[in-house]
Amino acid sequence: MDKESGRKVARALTIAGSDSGGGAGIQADLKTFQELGVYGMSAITAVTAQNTLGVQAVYPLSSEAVAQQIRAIGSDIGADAVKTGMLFSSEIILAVAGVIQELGWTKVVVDPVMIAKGGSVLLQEEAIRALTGTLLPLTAVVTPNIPEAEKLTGMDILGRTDKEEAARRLAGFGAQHVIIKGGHDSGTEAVDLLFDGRYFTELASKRIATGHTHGTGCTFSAALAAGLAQGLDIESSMQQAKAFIQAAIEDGIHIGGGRGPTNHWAYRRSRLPLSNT
Ligand SMILES: Nc1ncnc2c1ncn2[C@@H]1O[C@H](COP(=O)(O)OP(=O)(O)OP(=O)(O)O)[C@@H](O)[C@H]1O
Ligand SMILES: Cc1ncc(CO)c(N)n1
Repeated sequence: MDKESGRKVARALTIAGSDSGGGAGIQADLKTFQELGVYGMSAITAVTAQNTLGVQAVYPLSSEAVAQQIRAIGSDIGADAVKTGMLFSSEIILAVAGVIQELGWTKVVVDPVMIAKGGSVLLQEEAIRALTGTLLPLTAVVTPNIPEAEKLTGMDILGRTDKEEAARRLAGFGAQHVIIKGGHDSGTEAVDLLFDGRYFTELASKRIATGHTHGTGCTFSAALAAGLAQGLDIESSMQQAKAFIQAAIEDGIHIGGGRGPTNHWAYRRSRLPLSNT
C-alpha cells in the first residue's frame, strides 16, 4: 500500500540474469513491469556481457548472493508475483526454490531459460533436474519454448499431440499451469498452448516476419507475472502478455548489428487515445 495515496501498488520481482544490451533478462523484465504499471524489483543471478550479436561472457553470482537479494525484498517490500528467468546452475535453482518456499510465495512464473537465441548456454545441463525436481513443484505457470519443453520432458515435439503430452509431463512435475510457446514453430501464426491440468486453450497471433526477437520469452513471462501481480487470473494475464509481446515484436527496435530487441513501449503507445493534433 502506498501510505500517502492509500492506493495499492502491485509489486513484481524478477529473479534473472542481466543482459547488458537491455533487450532480454532483468532489463526486459523491469521495462515490462514498468510499462504495465507494476512496481518492479530484481534479484540478479548472473551478469552477462551481451549485445544484439550474442552473449560474450557469463559471470554467475553465488547462490548466497541471489538468496540474500530475494530475502531483502521478502522481509521488507514483499512481492505480489515473482518470475524466474536465467538461473544458470543447480545451486542457484536450489537457493531460489528454498527462499520462495520460505517466503510462501505462490504466484510464481518460471521461464525455463536454457539457451540464448545465438546458442549460448544460460542453464547448465546438470541443472535441469533441479529445475524439474525443486522449482516446478512451486510453480503457478511454467513457460517453455518448444526446445525447452523437449529438454525438460525428454521427448521430441513435432505436432499438437506431442505438445499436449509434453504439457501433461510438465504438469506432472508439479507446475499448476503450463504454457508451451509457439515462437519456434513454423506456420503463419504464433500459437501458445495453455494447459491448466485438465483443459487446453490456444492463443494465436499473426506471426511477424522479423529479426527483432531478442528477449521475446523474457518479455512474455514478465508480462504474465505483471498480470498476476495485478490480480488477473492466468488466462487474462496470458491474453495481456500475448498482446504486449505482439505489439513489442511488431514495433521492433532497429539497433545493433544482430538480432534486435523488441519495443517495450509499443503496447502502451498502441493503447493511447489518438490525439487531434
Ligand atoms: N515472430 C513472431 N511473431 C509473433 N509472435 C511471436 C513471434 N516469435 C515469438 N512470438 C511470441 O513471443 C512469445 C515468446 O515466444 P518464444 O517462443 O519466442 O520465446 P523464447 O524462445 O523463450 O524467447 P527467448 O529467445 O527470449 O528465450 C510467445 O507468445 C510467442 O508466441
Ligand atoms: C540474461 C538473459 N536472460 C535470458 C535470455 C534469453 O533471451 C538472454 N539472452 N539473456
